Amino acid sequence: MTNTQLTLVQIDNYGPWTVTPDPRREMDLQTLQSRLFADLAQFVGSRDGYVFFTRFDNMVAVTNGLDREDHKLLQESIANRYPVTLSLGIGTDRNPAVALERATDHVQRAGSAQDGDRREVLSGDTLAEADRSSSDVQIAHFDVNDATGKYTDRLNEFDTFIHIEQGYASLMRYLREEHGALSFFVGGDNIIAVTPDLTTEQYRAAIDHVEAEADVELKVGVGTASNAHEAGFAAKHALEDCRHLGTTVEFADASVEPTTD
Ligand SMILES: Nc1nc2c(ncn2[C@@H]2O[C@H](COP(=O)(O)OP(=O)(O)OP(=O)(O)O)[C@@H](O)[C@H]2O)c(=O)[nH]1
Repeated sequence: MTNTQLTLVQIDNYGPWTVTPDPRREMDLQTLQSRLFADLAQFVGSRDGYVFFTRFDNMVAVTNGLDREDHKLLQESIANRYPVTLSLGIGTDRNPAVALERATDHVQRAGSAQDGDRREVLSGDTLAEADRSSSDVQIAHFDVNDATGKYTDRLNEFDTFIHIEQGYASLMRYLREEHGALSFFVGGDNIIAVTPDLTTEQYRAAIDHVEAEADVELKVGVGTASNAHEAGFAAKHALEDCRHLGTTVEFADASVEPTTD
C-alpha cells in the first residue's frame, strides 16, 4: 500500500535576506538557489529519495527511507555551508497532498516564512521503522510525445517552453484536484508525479484531459517501490516500454496495478 513521506523544505527568512542591507544581484541569488537544490538532490538522492525545486525558496522532497537524524544532518550541513538555514516539516499519508498538508502545517505552526526568530524548525514524524517495509511510493514519470520533432526542432525555445508549460499546468491541476497527486516539472519535457495508487484508466483520463485542454500529448510510465528512487527508476523503464509498444500508459513489472475500489 502506498504511504508517502514528504518533507517541506523552506529557506528561513529568505525574502528579507534577499534585500538586506540592499537588494542582492539576481544572478547571485540564482546561483545560491540552484546550488542549494543541487546539494539537496545529492543528499536526498544518495538516500534514495527525490527532491523537487518547485519555487526554490520552498522545495518538496519524497523522503521515504530518511529518518529524523538524516533530516537533522541535512540542516546542519546546509547551515555550515550557506548564508541561509532550512526549516523542515515532515508528513506522511497514503495521499501525497494530505502528506504535504501535514508537513506544511508543522512549519507554519512554528512561525512565518519571514519571521527572523524562526530558524531550523524540524517537526513532524517520519514513517515508523515498522511501517517502512510495508509503505510504498508510487511515481509516475510523464513525457511529451515527440517533443523534439514537434517543438524543439521547429519552434524557438520560448514558444516550445509555452507548450510544455501549458501541458504541465493542465496535468498538475488535474492530478492534484482529482487524486491528490503532486506533479513536478523536472526539465526538458518531463514531469514526475508522486501519486496515490492509481489505475491505468485513471492515468489515461489524465492524459486525455491534458490533450483536450492544452493540446499536448503525453505518455507515462508508473513504478511502485519502497523509496522514490526505486519507484522512479521502474517508472523510467515503464516509459521505455511505452516507447517500444507505442502505448500511453505502462506499469513497471514489479508494480502491482491496483483495482479500483
Ligand atoms: N529530467 C529528465 N529529463 C529527461 C529524461 N529523459 C529525457 N529528458 C529530457 O527530455 C528531452 C526530450 O527527450 P525525449 O523525451 O527522449 O524526446 P522526445 O522527442 O519527446 O521523444 P519521445 O519521448 O520518444 O516521444 C531531453 O532533451 C531531455 O531534456 C529523464 O529521464 N529525466
